[in-house]
Amino acid sequence: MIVSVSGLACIRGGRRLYAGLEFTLAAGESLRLTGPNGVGKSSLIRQICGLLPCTEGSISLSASPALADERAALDADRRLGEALRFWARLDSAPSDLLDQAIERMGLDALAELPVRMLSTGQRKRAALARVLASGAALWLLDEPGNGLDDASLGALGRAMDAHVAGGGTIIAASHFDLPHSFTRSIDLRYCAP
Ligand SMILES: Nc1ncnc2c1ncn2[C@@H]1O[C@H](COP(=O)(O)OP(=O)(O)OP(=O)(O)O)[C@@H](O)[C@H]1O
Repeated sequence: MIVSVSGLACIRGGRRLYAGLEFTLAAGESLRLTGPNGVGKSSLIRQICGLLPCTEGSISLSASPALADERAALDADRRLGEALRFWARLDSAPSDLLDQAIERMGLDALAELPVRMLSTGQRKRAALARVLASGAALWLLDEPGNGLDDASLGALGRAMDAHVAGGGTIIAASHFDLPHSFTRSIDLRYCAP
């Protein structure tokens, strides 16, 4: 099992968002999180990667996660290629993975541009390339399609398909359909306490 969530609750700002959440994900599975604004999709993703505490219930991971959320998490002053290489080195990922990620996300022509000059969609593609290049088995994607044009959405879908086909695992929160056939789906509306 790559992810195992048991009896999980989340309290934010004194409000209980969800409780008694239970699911497991194996290698090669992908889970879509849905539900209205504020239901707790981002909070759950942040709990899974350890950025928010679990005060009730438990999460156990048997693979390292890589996160792409609304922050690019790339040094704004570095050129894009360098900023991505910085993370790939930290992740000890093979360099061909980074080249492949840059190509997959259509970023070759932007590699020399400082990160601060990227457009919204380009920044999102860069954050996704960081995850693709990490070599992490578990991808945590918070609204990965936001800001992407049709071609980039297609590229994202193909990258997700390939990750799952290769035994990777994905948890993605998305308000709209992504071009990937998720194996599982949870609507957090129905997990409210
Ligand atoms: N730092 C915080 N302190 C207190 N409450 C917070 C904090 N961050 C988020 N919240 C609240 O937690 C709730 C869940 O937020 P979260 O971002 O997880 O929802 P979401 O389902 O991802 O929403 P969206 O669809 O808008 O992205 C919201 O009501 C939000 O106001």
